[in-house]
Amino acid sequence: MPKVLISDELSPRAVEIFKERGVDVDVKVGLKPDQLRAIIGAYDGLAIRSATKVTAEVLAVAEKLKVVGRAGIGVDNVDIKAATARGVVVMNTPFGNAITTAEHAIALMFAVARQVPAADASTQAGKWEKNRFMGSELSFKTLGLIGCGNIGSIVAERAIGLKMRVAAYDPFLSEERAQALGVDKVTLDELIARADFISIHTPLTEQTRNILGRERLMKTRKGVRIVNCARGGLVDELAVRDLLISGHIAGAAFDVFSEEPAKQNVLFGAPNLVCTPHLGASTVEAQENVALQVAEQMSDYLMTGAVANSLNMPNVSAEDAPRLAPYLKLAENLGSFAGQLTETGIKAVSIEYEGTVAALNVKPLTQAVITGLLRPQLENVNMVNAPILARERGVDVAEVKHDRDSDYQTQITVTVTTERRTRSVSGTLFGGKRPRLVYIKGIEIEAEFAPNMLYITNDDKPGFIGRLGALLGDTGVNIATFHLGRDKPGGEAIALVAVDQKLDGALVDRIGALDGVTQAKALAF
Ligand SMILES: NC(=O)C1=CN([C@@H]2O[C@H](COP(=O)(O)OP(=O)(O)OC[C@H]3O[C@@H](n4cnc5c(N)ncnc54)[C@H](O)[C@@H]3O)[C@@H](O)[C@H]2O)C=CC1
Ligand SMILES: O=C(O)C(=O)COP(=O)(O)O
Repeated sequence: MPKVLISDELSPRAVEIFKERGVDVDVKVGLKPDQLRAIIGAYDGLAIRSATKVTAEVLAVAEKLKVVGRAGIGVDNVDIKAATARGVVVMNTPFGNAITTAEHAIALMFAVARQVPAADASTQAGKWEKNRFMGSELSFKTLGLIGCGNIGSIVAERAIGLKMRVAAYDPFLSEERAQALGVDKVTLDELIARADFISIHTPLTEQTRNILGRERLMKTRKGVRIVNCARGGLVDELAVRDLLISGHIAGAAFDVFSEEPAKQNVLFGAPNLVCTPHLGASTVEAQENVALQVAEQMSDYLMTGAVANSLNMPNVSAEDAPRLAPYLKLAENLGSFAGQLTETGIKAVSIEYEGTVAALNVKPLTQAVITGLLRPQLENVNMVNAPILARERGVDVAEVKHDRDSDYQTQITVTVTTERRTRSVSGTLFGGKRPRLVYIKGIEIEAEFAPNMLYITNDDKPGFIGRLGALLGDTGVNIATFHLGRDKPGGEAIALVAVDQKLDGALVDRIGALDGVTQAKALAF
């Protein structure tokens, strides 16, 4: 039974779902990094929010880990590169807390516009400072949104409902989408020049880090109010403090900080500052949503191989997962066959899908082919990191779906181009389940993949089979199956021999030296 660790505060629904789906679960919240490292080796899955840091050091000792599930959106606390390198699928729940977070941004906007927290503290202290708290209306003010994805667009809709004008800077926002939302698509400079309120909703990336830096903040309109409900590090906290003190910025609200938990921060104590402790996603509704969703997604992956909302793997639906399983084996074996025969640098690989398989989601199959192809050359290749490794090595990967009948009801062909040659190999599934090789270099051959195989190309001349059989017999190698194919009588022939034991290099060399043999290679599957 797979076992999952929940290491951050999650709704108890998550535990129920894991158990209902047959996944064992431990809840250990508040672990220090070394405590997490000490126990992570026992788990197949790790369910987190933003507190647990899934670093390369944690992943390095996570021997069994297959999936990290983020009950929420931001995954900047997960080293996705390191997870990918280790074949760990990282998934999040991209929608479950979006409304809640957008509502928090709107709440913070009102809070800074009317200084609600300071007015509350003063009133409850018995001061009745009616003249001290002069606010600003939101109606007809311009809200500048930096980032207009899931949360940004919900903020936009709500703000338009409040009669605000909305200008959005988001390089990936299409003009059509902007129009549909009723927002002006603007440049960042335009936004800075126009906005009365700025709310930021981008992930923290190398491009967005410090996107509201001191220089830009100084170019904002005097009296601007700023809300950061996305990530610490997007806004220069020290500059905001200085500009709040100088009065250039009229108010700022921060839910997220450059260092969390933010027990101390340069912003604290600045005038007209409103802070919350990363509460954007903290509503009963959102926490139910994300806990339920992450537990379902992780259980599905661990129990069936279905992948949803992954940041480093193509999605595989629960319906597709069982249908893809035998094809994954076939795809990896075909890739492996080609990879084991390849002795020089791979320049390109083309993967063609024909018949029944062409109607499936073939992305994971392509990844399985590349995994098999690269494994003979690379130690740590897996379904998750294979495409990246191929790209890093300059291997051009083409995926082709043919809308035509093939010789077999379903067929995958892998064609590998190396510095020296182009070689193709095709396979099918017998009975919808059992992988079979059907063509090698266009030569028809029907063979199963066996743990130990001998691949031989030779001239099609009488006497060869006898010589090979005698040599194998003399050296005590038992033949399990023997398959032959040739392009034409007297032309190029192929023999694929399954044997009962691992073949040693010296014997393979002797086979290679037999009269008429052009290549002999031991293969393992
Ligand atoms: N305070 C909290 O508790 C919560 C915070 N968040 C944060 O909110 C962020 C936004 O979440 P979603 O809207 O769901 O993400 P999303 O991925 O749907 O939207 C992000 C948007 O930012 C845009 N973007 C990317 N690079 C940009 C750049 N250089 N300049 C301008 N725009 C850029 C993208 O095109 C995308 O439209 C998350 O990444 C997360 O960090 C999310 C949930 C809760
Ligand atoms: O979903 C997100 O990105 C959040 O920032 C929410 O964080 P949390 O789960 O409340 O620690």
